[in-house]
Amino acid sequence: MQLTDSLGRTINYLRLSVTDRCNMRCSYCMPAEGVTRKRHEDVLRYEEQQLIAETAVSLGIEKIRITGGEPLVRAGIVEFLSRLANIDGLRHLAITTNGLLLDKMAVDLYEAGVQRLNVSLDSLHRETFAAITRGGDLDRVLSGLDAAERAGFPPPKINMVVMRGVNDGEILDFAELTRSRGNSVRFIEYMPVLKEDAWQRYCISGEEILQRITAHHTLEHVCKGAFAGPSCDFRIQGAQGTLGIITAVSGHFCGECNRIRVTSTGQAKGCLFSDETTDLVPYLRPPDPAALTEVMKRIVMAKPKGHHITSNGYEHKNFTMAQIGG
Ligand SMILES: Nc1nc2c(ncn2[C@@H]2O[C@H](COP(=O)(O)OP(=O)(O)OP(=O)(O)O)[C@@H](O)[C@H]2O)c(=O)[nH]1
Ligand SMILES: C[S@@+](CC[C@H](N)C(=O)[O-])C[C@H]1O[C@@H](n2cnc3c(N)ncnc32)[C@H](O)[C@@H]1O
Ligand code: SF4
Ligand code: SF4
Repeated sequence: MQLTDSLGRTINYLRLSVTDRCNMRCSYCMPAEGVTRKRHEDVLRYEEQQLIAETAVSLGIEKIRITGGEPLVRAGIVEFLSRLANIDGLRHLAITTNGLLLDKMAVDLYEAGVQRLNVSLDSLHRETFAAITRGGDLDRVLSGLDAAERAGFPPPKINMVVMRGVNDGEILDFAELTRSRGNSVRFIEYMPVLKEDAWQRYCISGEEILQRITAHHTLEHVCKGAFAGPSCDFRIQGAQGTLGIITAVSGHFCGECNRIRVTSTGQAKGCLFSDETTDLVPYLRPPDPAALTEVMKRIVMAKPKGHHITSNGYEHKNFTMAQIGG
């Protein structure tokens, strides 16, 4: 079955957030004090999230990305993932993680049936990494990347949020990782989420990032697969990994958007930046699969055309990416 929205876009990808808690405090994602903790009873139980996943797959979703907060901090995550991996019709199960717990968990995740990992990593310098993440340990993330490959995963994709004056001096070092380590690296435009003054000062457009790389390397364009995300991909000749640019702010990938989102408290969103949410809890407590199916179809049909962020004068609600899952 093919799931299509009112604009004819194929919707085949669900981003399911399992927690808004995190063992890091990245400055671009959440305030220093963290996010207000959701009450335990407000966070969906795994059985409820599994019903959402099964319903989505029955409607035509073929890829699920588990996100958070940090998905690997939630107790019982490995067993949950192995149940998801067994859903008939689900072709891709992936996780986006900060990598801190991968050295301990990579083997279990692989055995549970997770196919791919995306790992956030914004600096290769210990001090800069600790400053951006407010205390994160770079060495643990790097050993997590190694552990993932030892466990059998393909080299994880690395996500770098590029911020002017913070880590933009490392763009070429990250590009080099596609040759030296063989990982694919995606450079992400900084998105304004927290209500902070002059957020534009951090923004570097995908175009500028690309120019800085092409000043040193000849890049070849790489074709996207059917379940590709918003990244536009290139390769330095001979490199095993690709280079991707995620123009989350300046770009126009909304026309090809293929996804919906559900937060850890069961709020479904047709668009990352939309203020519209649909509460799925009434269809889960008690579970009503038929009504859940109908409401999820409606969310897809009501999916907005795109976001309205521009670097000038965009007014946004104060939200943290950790609450939505990126
Ligand atoms: N604007 C926008 N940004 C997105 C969207 N999906 C993911 N991102 C951002 O892209 C970056 C990378 O996200 P990931 O969790 O690795 O997901 P992905 O890029 O879809 O991953 P793949 O499935 O491997 O292509 C993060 O900063 C996300 O917040 C989207 O639909 N819209
Ligand atoms: C919210 S995190 C959740 C998963 C996991 N904790 C991690 O960091 O990978 C998902 C993605 O959102 C990205 N992200 C968070 N805040 C962002 C922002 N302000 N601009 C761009 N990307 C952001 C992160 O870099 C990460 O790749
Ligand atoms: S980006 Fe990920 S690791 Fe960093 S604070 Fe947000 S949820 Fe946590
Ligand atoms: S901003 Fe909204 S419409 Fe655009 S790609 Fe992201 S989720 Fe899709």
